[in-house]
Amino acid sequence: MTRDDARALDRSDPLAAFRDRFALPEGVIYLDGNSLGVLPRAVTPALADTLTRQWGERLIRSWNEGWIEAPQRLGAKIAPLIGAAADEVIVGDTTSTHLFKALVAALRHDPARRTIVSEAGNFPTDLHIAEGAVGCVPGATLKVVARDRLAAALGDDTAVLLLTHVHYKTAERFDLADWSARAHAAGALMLWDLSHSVGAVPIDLAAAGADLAVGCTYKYLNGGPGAPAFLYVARQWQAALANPVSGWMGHAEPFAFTDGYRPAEGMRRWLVGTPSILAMASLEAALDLWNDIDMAQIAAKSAALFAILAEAGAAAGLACVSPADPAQRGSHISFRHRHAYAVTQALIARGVIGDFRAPDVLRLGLTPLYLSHEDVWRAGALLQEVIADEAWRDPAYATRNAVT
Ligand SMILES: Cc1ncc(COP(=O)(O)O)c(C=O)c1O
Ligand SMILES: Nc1c(O)cccc1C(=O)C[C@H](N)C(=O)O
Repeated sequence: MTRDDARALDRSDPLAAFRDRFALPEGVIYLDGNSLGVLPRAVTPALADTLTRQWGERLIRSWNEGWIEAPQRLGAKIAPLIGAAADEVIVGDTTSTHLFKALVAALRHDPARRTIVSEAGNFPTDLHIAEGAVGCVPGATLKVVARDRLAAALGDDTAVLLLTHVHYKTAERFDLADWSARAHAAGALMLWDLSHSVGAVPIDLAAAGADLAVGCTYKYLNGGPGAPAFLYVARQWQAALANPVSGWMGHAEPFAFTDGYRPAEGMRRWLVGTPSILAMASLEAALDLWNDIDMAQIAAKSAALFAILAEAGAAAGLACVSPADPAQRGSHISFRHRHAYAVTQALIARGVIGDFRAPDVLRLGLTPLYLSHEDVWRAGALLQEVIADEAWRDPAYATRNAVT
């Protein structure tokens, strides 16, 4: 692949026009949109309106002018991206909090089934929250096993199988329908963490028959740092499962101010407290961008961007740990290097922002909405340079930041 080849791909790119809808900083090739997505231009005026008019002028009246319905309204905007119905998704809290609610609900659902099964090396919060959830349910246990032992770990004690669709480090992707069917065959519920796949790969929860899902919105959905997360509960489970964090916003009549808790119908029962309206406003403007997007185009461009970096990595002699088959991966590419932290820092110093995942992974996010093929080609050329010149040996790249 030459720079001219990359430019030719850009000329025929059906998603090229979306780049202008993002405020990309000058002089940076941003390959970290799988951790924190770029600011969509539409967010700034939307947030300004929420601040100055809705909060500043309308004040408390704004709760009746769109704020109170924000969790359901935003849920309906995420629904098409995950193959859900509008009334199966709610937005608010964090992915970690939604995971806790869903896991405890699943553990309490059937007293004969008190085990959570999950994957060793899953994103840490999933396992930490699962630990916390079993601690809240007498007799509950957590079984964490390697990927190749997951099928065998399912049994008649399994309450729920918790998997992250796309692995945060390697980008390996589970087959949604296949693993949902395996969980069901064992009599368990299937809970997916879609944090690294929503907005990155096509998702159809309904076709997969998934029961529960959570996901974060500050990565490929560009909702902003700490943007509220989403929770999906398939319609058939909405009345049967109970939210263990029974806050007033999930009450059937929050403004009746009664002492006893009575859950709302549908997804509203999964709310806890007052949603962060400023964060909701940013996310809503970011979500509106997805109205006109064809996920098949996202998948095709992601595969093309991956191929460019895979070629550059191979030329640099790096071991790629992400699957070669696009259907079996998400939208990032990871390479193993003994000094991956220093390599990441050397790239950042050259304007290519990716990240390091301990102990030895250089991770580069491929976000088809705002990256050009030429950007990625250029990043690949710089990666080859940093490896060939051993630029990463500069002692300046050894100092570890708190966030890597
Ligand atoms: C798979 C996965 N789950 C959850 C999270 C984050 O959860 P939270 O937004 O609660 O920090 C991340 C990334 O931060 C993630 O990669
Ligand atoms: N949520 C993050 C944060 O608050 C600080 C730094 C990074 C993050 C991330 O999102 C990490 C990300 N989930 C990952 O896959 O590594």
